[in-house]
Amino acid sequence: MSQIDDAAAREVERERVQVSVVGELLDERLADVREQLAGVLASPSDGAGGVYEREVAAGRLAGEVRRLEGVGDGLVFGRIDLTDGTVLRIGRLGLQRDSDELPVLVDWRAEAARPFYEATTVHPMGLRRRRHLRLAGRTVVGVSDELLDGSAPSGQDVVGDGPLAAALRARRTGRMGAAVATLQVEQDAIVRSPHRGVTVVQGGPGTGKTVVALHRAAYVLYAFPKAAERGVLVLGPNARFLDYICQVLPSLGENDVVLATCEELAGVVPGAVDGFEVARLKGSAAWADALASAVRSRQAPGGGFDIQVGQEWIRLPESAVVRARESARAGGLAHNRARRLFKELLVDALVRELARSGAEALELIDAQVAQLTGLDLDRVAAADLRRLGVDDAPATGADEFDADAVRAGLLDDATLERAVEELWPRLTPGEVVRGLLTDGDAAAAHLRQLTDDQRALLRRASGAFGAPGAPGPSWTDADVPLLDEAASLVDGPPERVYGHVVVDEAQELTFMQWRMILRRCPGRSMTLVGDFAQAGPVTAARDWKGALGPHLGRPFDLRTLTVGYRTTQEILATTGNLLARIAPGRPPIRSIRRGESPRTLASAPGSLVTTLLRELREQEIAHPGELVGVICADGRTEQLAAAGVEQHARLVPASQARGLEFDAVLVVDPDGITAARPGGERDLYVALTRATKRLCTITVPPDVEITTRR
Ligand SMILES: Nc1ncnc2c1ncn2[C@@H]1O[C@H](COP(=O)(O)OP(=O)(O)OP(=O)(O)O)[C@@H](O)[C@H]1O
Repeated sequence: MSQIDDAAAREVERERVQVSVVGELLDERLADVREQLAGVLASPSDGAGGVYEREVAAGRLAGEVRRLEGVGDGLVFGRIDLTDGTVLRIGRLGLQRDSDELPVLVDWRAEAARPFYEATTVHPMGLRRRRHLRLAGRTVVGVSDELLDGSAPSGQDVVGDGPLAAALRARRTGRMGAAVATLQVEQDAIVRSPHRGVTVVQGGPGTGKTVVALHRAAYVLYAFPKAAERGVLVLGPNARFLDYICQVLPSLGENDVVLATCEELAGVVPGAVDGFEVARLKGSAAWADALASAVRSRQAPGGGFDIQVGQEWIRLPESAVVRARESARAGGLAHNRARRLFKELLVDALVRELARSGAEALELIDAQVAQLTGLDLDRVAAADLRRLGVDDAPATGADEFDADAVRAGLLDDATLERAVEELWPRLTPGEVVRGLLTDGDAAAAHLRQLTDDQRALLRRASGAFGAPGAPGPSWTDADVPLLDEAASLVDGPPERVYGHVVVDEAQELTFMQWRMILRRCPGRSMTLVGDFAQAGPVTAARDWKGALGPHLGRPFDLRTLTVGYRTTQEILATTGNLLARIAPGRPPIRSIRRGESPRTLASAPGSLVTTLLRELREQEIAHPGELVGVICADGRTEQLAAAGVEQHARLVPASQARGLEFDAVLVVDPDGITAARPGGERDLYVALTRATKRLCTITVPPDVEITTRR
């Protein structure tokens, strides 16, 4: 063993001892919290209040158990040695003994851990040494040091290959792991940013936007208690992507972040997917106005109001109905809630009308009696009262009218309720959206910003939604934000809102999706990450200003990541021309990975499956255990699945490849991917940038002599 290996082994051994102390403390904490939880669950509770308190306490403790259990591997990953001799160990969570001054483990998000991420030889931030620890389970298996203060390495420093290189060498597992040990300076600056408004993170494929977004979510929970109280939401484009990232936050000790797609957020399970043209139209701003206008059109649209009260017919003039409607709307309540107010205002107007017409009728009777008998009934009644010793002015017929009782009676009156239902019906979000999709006149009246052709494209047969009341109307994915908008108009804003919202692949969102997300983030504290060069065909905006401008009304903090950690330099070089076409003027990113040159195979259409399967088998033999992705045009997935491709690789339709990552990728029929959807070159760019090691493209040239280049 060389001297260097000796020194490394000694240091690994030393760290093992220290890390086992940290592990023991974690186990103690875990045992302690589990015991507290068992105690709470076993304790008796008095009354509803007691049960509630017990449940809250048990929920909190169970969350703490999950948090402590979740960190598992890689609990400690760093150590900093300050020039004054202080040593701090950095980990996925913080641990401290009451008796000690310094923490046994510093949470990576704490201010004290900042130099671990930000110190450089130019700005050492008081550090002498930064040490990375590599753990297998809880056992330290490697250390690697960087000296930052210019001092020469001593026998206790193990200066070698950095941890980032090791992290990048690791095989892909199909699930993203935390990069907390190796966050790079430009990434850390965003994760730790004190900015509480909207931060947008852009950057080419593999620059760590998802990594930054997820670590930012964990940082917000730690550093911004107010936002944490309301919770953090991470929004991803589809279930496949959420599955890919679902382990990252639990491994950072955060189990309470909500991961969702737009469909999950709205609580709608779509039964179909719209074509991109229809989806784009349904995502457009025209719908915000149209839905609002459709709902308003159901609010006392016009005319007076006739109602039978007892034996009498009362007519409220149009002006009274309009006054009630405008007052009900002025409260800013959603339609179904404002309906109650409208009804009360209408009843008030009716009561006034009844009082007025009652008084008029009595005056008429008085006048007729006076004419026939010469008697003034009011005077006679007053004289009678004076004789009885009652001095006050006599009650008139109008004063005898008990307005409160009449009002209460009317509010409960079934006839009146039916009449109000005609004027201001209770609505469901589904019927509002369905109306605009199936009724041509309603579409023409409210979707005024669209052309006739566009409206025709959206038109659905009313039968598409099944019989009224039948289960599961066939909503599409693009209907979801419309239903959510309609729900906010008829029932009010969503009950569940969040203190901070993280959106990944944010370039994909339509105008209507932005609205549904912003409804859930009243504080406008958000981290949005994406890349417009990777935008799909439904995206109408071309940049962040275009996407966010109409919604935010305030500036946002725009950050750009420039270093690629996924795709090799060799693969990126082959996408240069494509990038220049889809994002002119965009500088290509610089990757820190090097690897093999990408290969291209050509196949006749009839032998594509055979070529693909042969290539997959060869790769399996040459690189066993690697994660391989086969990406093809959406329309081709069925054919490839039937051929058994999924026994060798993950089969991914190009439309769902955004954000994913594999060791090796086979892109099948790139021209087919380009032709499948508008902006298909962006889909192809996404497909070509998913591999960390090897890329092979299988082209299917039509009617040309097939040559195979290796
Ligand atoms: N600091 C880091 N340390 C270790 N690995 C990193 C780091 N930053 C990024 N990576 C790795 O690089 C790969 C790409 O990261 P990520 O998926 O976050 O990129 P992205 O910008 O979101 O890509 P895309 O635009 O394709 O969605 C992932 O495997 C991720 O773990």
